[in-house]
Amino acid sequence: MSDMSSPPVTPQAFSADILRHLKQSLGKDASHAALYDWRMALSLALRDRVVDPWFESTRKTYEARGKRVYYLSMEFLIGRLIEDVAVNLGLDAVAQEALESLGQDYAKVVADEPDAALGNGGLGRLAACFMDSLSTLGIPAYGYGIRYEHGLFEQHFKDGAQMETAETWLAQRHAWEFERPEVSYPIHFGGVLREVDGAQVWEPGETVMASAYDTPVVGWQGRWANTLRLWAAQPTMAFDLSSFNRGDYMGASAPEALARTISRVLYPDDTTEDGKELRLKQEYFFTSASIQDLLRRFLSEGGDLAALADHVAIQLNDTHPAIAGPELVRLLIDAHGMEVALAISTARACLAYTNHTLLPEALERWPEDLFIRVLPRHHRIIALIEAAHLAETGSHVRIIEHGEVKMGELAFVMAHRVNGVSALHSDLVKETVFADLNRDYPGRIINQTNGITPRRWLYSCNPALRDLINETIGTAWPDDLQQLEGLSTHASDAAFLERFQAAKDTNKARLANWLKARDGVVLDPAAMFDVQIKRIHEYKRQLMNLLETIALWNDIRDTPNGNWTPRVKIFGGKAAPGYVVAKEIIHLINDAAALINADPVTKDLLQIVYPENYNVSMAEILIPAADLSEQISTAGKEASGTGNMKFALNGAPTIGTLDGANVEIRDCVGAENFFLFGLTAAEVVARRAEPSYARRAVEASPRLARVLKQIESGVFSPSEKARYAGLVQGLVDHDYFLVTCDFDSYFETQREVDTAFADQSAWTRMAALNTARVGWFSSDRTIAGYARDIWNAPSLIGPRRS
Ligand SMILES: CCc1ccc([C@H](C)CC(=O)N[C@@H]2O[C@H](CO)[C@@H](O)[C@H](O)[C@H]2O)cc1
Repeated sequence: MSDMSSPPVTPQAFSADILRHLKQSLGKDASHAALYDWRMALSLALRDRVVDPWFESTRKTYEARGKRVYYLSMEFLIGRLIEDVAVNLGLDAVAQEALESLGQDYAKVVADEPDAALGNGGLGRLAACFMDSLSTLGIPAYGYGIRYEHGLFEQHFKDGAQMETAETWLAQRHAWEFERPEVSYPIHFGGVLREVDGAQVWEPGETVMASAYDTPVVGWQGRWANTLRLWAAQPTMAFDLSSFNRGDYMGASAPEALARTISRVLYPDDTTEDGKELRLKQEYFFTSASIQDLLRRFLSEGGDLAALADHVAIQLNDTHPAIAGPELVRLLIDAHGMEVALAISTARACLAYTNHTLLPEALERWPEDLFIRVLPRHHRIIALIEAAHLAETGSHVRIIEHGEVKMGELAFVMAHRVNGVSALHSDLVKETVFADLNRDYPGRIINQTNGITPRRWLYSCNPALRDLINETIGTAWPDDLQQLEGLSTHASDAAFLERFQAAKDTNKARLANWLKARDGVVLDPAAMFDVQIKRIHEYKRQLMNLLETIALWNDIRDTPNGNWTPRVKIFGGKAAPGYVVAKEIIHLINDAAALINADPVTKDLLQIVYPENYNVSMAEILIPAADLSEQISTAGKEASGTGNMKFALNGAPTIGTLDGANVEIRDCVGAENFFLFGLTAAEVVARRAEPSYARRAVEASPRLARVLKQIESGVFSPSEKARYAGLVQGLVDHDYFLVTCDFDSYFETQREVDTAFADQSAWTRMAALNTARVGWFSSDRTIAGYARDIWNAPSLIGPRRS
């Protein structure tokens, strides 16, 4: 299977390509090559084969003079690319054979590639999955973001507590990008506004250059390739020689250091906007460069700006690029002389906004004075936009209010479509955060339930299951995932189930070997691998998972000879560095693990494992090995979740609440193949209104009360008895995320899981039906929805090839 009908590549030919790059690009011969050299040579040999489809796609897009999609995101959580590109080019087997024929260990070479961790979590990974689907569907698109020098921090545990160190993915050359020094734009900040014959002229105080780095994104079967364009900040003046000559060496390199600060590091918060000036500058930096770039491209094709929306669809990945509205209006007015009202309506016709969270602390609101200081012209334009909005609708919703610029309201008013990311979330967006604007602009809010790319999250990360699926239903499913439904008919076939379980066991053994080699941790592959991997946050309720684990530990100790199902509780996830409670939860999990894993009575029945530095590559090893998927957020809080989809696709049934996309997953797989527990979103709101609901829940649950007493009294922190007293007190007094109220239901449902898991064939059938019935959660379906309902962007490649 290779791209664009070129002759199939043989392992011999591909080995020659690798050796050519080893020599010509790395200046090494095989006998002296290091792991880095082999990894680079393999990457470059693969990259060579992306360039033709890339050029072809660009040429076809120009010819079509159609619509381009621009996906603006502060985050692209890409992970590694070697396997992804090899699989999409249909060269994964060839590359493996070629490297092995050169005496190299393919898995070792692939694992040498650093993750491109240019994101925090769900939002960033969704953007990466969307880029894969846009190319697979042949929809002309650009992803625009920031080329951070340092991605998401590296997590280390010191005595069980999270420590952060700077991530250094660019310490070595990044094989997949092409530098574009000729593509660079001035980005202005600060300064003053001058009235010049009635027009406002912005005299900026500071300017940096944004220069482009392009990474081709090839789709399935190499039929199309789009561009991910990431911006890096460069100084307008590289080096101040006069300062240097005066011996002021620091002064000499200050301009460079200052400018580069803007694209230096990813902000590690994924729910709390921290209102830092640098964050606002980062948001404006990449958004302005992207808007300038797409306008230049449009005008270079002779476009008429009044018809911009016929050729340009801009998707805002949350509010982080919401300044795109005022920036486009600014350029249409100030640079192209368009009339204000027309500029606003033209911009709105191009723009759409996706909301990814209801958490009030995550909705960006910039202090007005800071905003005026950094973006004085945009502040004025937002006032114009607000005036037009109030005049048109008679609404009372302001964008600038109480000394704050509300980016959610700005994004909403400047978008022709607003979407949530799951059916429940989109309803809650209409009923809560944007209830008033939903009344002002009926029909503007729609839903597009998230999805995941099956290339990375099944075909590539789970070869054992992939091969079984190929043999059972053929090989067309990777870009037509609902074909997996065909597996359902085999879900009662013992031979099929045996092979399905064998694939799971292969992945569990692979994980056990990986953890043994990396952390010296020994897992019992016969135990149930119960996995919760995601950012640490109180609403995701890792704490409730741990409380259930301790309660189980107590029960096993009380009745050691009981009929217990051996379990391994696997946690993975980072806490934002400033998120104190989340870091306490990490510390408690590790402290509990230390005591429980050493308990001679229970150690063969219960184990807690928390590998450091969870990232995309670790997810690709953990998810195929999971037996149980933990999706236990407080109902109404997880906008969608996408990990939930990945686990179900890889044959791990879910224990979860009716939250986010869990609701739709349960509808697809069937209630009998989903372990549901807990309060619904409406019940959560009702319970929270009751007085001391948490205290009463604890009083009603002796099992929970016992666990909280143990934690509070220092059982898991003998060296610092009161270490978790505050955490427990907070739970009993506040418990905003109703851990106490859902605990008993969660505990009982976990016992149902134990019983179900003990019946191997019934469990495997349930697992197989999960895989068979979640084809709808492909990001190809999601992107097809955006293209149909928001962008009106046709595919430029014909129907898929079987
Ligand atoms: C300003 C700081 C900040 C940074 C990132 C965010 C993101 C919106 C948080 C995020 O990743 N949200 C997740 O988005 C996923 C993709 O839609 C959803 O599946 C998750 O439910 C949602 O939590 C909020 C606030």
